[in-house]
Amino acid sequence: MTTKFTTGDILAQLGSVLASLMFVWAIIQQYFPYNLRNFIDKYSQRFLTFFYPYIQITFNEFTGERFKRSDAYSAIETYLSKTSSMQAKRLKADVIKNNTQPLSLSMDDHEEVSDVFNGVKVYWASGKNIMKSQTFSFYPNTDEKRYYKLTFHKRHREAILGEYLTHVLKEGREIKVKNRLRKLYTNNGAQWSHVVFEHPASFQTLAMDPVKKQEIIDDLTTFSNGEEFYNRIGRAWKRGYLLYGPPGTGKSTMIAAMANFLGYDIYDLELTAVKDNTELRRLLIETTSKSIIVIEDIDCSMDLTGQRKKEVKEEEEEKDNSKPMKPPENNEAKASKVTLSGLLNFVDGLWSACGGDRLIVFTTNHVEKLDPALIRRGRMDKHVELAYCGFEAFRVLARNYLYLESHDLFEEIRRLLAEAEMTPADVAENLMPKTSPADPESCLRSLIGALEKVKEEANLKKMKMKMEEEEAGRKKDLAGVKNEEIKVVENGSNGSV
Ligand SMILES: Nc1ncnc2c1ncn2[C@@H]1O[C@H](COP(=O)(O)OP(=O)(O)OP(=O)(O)O)[C@@H](O)[C@H]1O
Ligand SMILES: [Mg+2]
Repeated sequence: MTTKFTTGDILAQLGSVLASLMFVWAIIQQYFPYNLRNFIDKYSQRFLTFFYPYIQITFNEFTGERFKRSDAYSAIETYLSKTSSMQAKRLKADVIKNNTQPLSLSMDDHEEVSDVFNGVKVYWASGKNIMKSQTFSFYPNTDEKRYYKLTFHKRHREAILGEYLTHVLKEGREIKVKNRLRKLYTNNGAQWSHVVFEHPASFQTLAMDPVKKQEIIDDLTTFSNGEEFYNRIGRAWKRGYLLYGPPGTGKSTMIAAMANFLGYDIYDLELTAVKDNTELRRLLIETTSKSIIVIEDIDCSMDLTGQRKKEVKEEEEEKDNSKPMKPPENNEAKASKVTLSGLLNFVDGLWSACGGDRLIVFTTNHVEKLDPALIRRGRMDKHVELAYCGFEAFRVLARNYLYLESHDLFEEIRRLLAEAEMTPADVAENLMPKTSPADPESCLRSLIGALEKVKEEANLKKMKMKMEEEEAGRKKDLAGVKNEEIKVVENGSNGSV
């Protein structure tokens, strides 16, 4: 008797065999997934490395602490972004609100790119492990663990593990600092709060003498690249800037330009809101490296001229028992203020103990009012005067505001700027186009008018002062004559008695 199998029967048999195999596989997966995988992994890896001349290094996104992203992973991600945007076919994009670059690109999962370093070719692949959650849920909660895998030939082991990886991490971190959203911190008492720092100022748009400007740019560049130098000479990696000059000469604008140039955050320290020296110290310790700590109008923030003398005086007063005691609240209010010595400690005491590069910038309209101890070199290393607008500074503003490199009226403006004192803020206001499209000539004429007015007012002021001096001199002479007369009369009357 022959049994006839129809196609349906065969398919049914195959189906049941397949179903049984799947069932067995499911059981294996359910009960022995880890051991089995481990076993296969272990022996296949041993087998492979025997013939395979390449070395692989994995950099996981998360290491150790569960929610802490690995610094190396993100540095590699940033380092590879340029190569990825040119080589990878699938990219991931993220928006970064940055002036120079609107998007951050990185290669998508399971992409591979190559990189060449000193003639050695290496391969970077991105991947992810998916760990299924053990708990049952209608919304499967998968845990994705991303990584980068670096592959290179074993004969380059030394160069890649040393020089190349140092280069990748360093460059990645540097690009990250440049691209990151920078922050502007302000203190409310002893607490820093921050907003995104988005000031468009740059050294290019800053109107000042070009030689002075270049000097500052060079100084900042040397400072920011000077980690090794500062270590070698045994100095803390800090630099103090004192910016002084009349209101509207660009001190605050320069700080913004410095932050943009270096890619640093800004800590705008409001000294009057700080209760005492301890609070000041706490605020300082909380600042991060690659930042500029700013104290604006330092002369208005505290009594920096007489603070020391006053303290001495107070001590003397306390010793003098004959004098009545001050009311306690008054003493308390005085004690709860930052003192000059507290600020000096802030600048060079604890300040030096904080790692990383930091700039500290003081601004003032009255440099002569500051205690020399506060601004001596070593504390405030660089003193920068921001002065009234000169011709070179005007040219920067004319270029920025009116796209003008030269004009027939420039010579007249040059002459007037030498005679009249006008701040860059006022010059800029006059150059601001009032019509659309801009009419450069009318802006320049408006500036000339304003400069002539300033010059006239200054002349009038000078004349008035001169007249007042003359009047005062005359009065003095008259008073002298009268005194003489009185003496004569007195002598006369004495004689007559
Ligand atoms: N040197 C400059 N270059 C370009 N713009 C300037 C310059 N100086 C001033 N300005 C313009 O004038 C405005 C005021 O300048 P800024 O706030 O920097 O002056 P400041 O010196 O900090 O004044 P203050 O002493 O009152 O704080 C700025 O918004 C800027 O547009
Ligand atoms: Mg200012």
